[in-house]
Amino acid sequence: MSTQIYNRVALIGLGLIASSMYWAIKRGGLVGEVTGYARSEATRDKAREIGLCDRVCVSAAEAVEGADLVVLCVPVGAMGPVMQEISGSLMPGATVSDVGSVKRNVIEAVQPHIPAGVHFVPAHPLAGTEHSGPESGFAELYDNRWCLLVPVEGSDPEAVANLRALWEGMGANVDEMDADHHDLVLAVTSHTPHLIAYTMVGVADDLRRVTDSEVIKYSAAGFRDFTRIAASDPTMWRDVFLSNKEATLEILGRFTEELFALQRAIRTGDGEHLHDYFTHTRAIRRGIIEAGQDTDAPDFGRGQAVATTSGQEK
Ligand SMILES: NC(=O)C1=CN([C@@H]2O[C@H](COP(=O)(O)OP(=O)(O)OC[C@H]3O[C@@H](n4cnc5c(N)ncnc54)[C@H](O)[C@@H]3O)[C@@H](O)[C@H]2O)C=CC1
Ligand SMILES: O=C(O)C(=O)Cc1ccc(O)cc1
Repeated sequence: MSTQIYNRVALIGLGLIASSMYWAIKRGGLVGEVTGYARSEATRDKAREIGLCDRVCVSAAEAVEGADLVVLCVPVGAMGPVMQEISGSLMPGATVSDVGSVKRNVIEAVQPHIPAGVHFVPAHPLAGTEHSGPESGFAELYDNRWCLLVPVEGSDPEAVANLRALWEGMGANVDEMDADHHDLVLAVTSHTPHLIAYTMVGVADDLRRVTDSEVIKYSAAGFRDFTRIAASDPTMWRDVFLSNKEATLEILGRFTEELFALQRAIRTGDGEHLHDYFTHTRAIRRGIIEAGQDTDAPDFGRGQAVATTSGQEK
């Protein structure tokens, strides 16, 4: 039998992440009532049509009224303004959380608007797809994926424990991490790989030639996966890079250094360098598998590593 963790949860922004939360919450019977708010009328209408949320509200203020948990599910650049909009309508003792892909910047934008007596526990589910919008969600998205909680200084332990229980109830494995470390880890494992995928697809002369041509028909899994990743929501990813600027630039700097070294090895015919490098990276992948860390999620739900070009692992 499932246990109800909150009486009322408000989801602000009804896209992939919020809709998946709703279906997972319903599956687990984890919450009494889930209210939802989306800024566009078309999204609210679509949500009502597909039965997304127990009550779809016409304002964020109405959605958060009486909610013990409010989850901000908007692009990271919109978190601060949305928080400002709802701050006067929050119930005393309520918890505000978010699902943003970047943490330090979101904390800086949101925390100043958290009223006294309201808790703030930032979070980030490491699960997603390239799809967006209210119809893209599904109950299983978080099953066996990680959700990182990033408590701020002085976060109330009970508020953290309740949020942990909710994410676990939705199927996720929960861990806690400091915001700066989170942003660096995600720059390596998610943000920079996305930028590389965007670039690889952009390198092709023009998108129509890529998608229409035999490039796709004969392409290996790696390139097909690049095109899938590069189809991810432009607003979301613009905001991710602008918000995680420092960590992404740090990783990109290292990436380009390594790339130049490989480029030089190719130009000078330095096969030993190439072979040593690829042997090292293969050992890393094998180490991950042997350590049992490839729970189908080291690449956060992609199923195939971004760097896999053969589509097979021998
Ligand atoms: N898509 C993914 O794979 C993952 C996304 N995230 C994070 O979750 C958050 C939501 O992402 P998705 O659900 O994928 O996006 P989505 O594009 O599917 O949904 C975002 C929703 O926010 C609304 N919205 C946009 N700007 C707004 C504003 N200024 N005010 C009010 N509402 C606004 C949109 O209309 C839409 O309903 C983002 O912060 C993203 O970084 C976290 C993990 C995975
Ligand atoms: O990063 C990936 O590889 C994904 O496919 C899904 C994803 C996207 C954004 C996140 O913040 C977390 C997970």
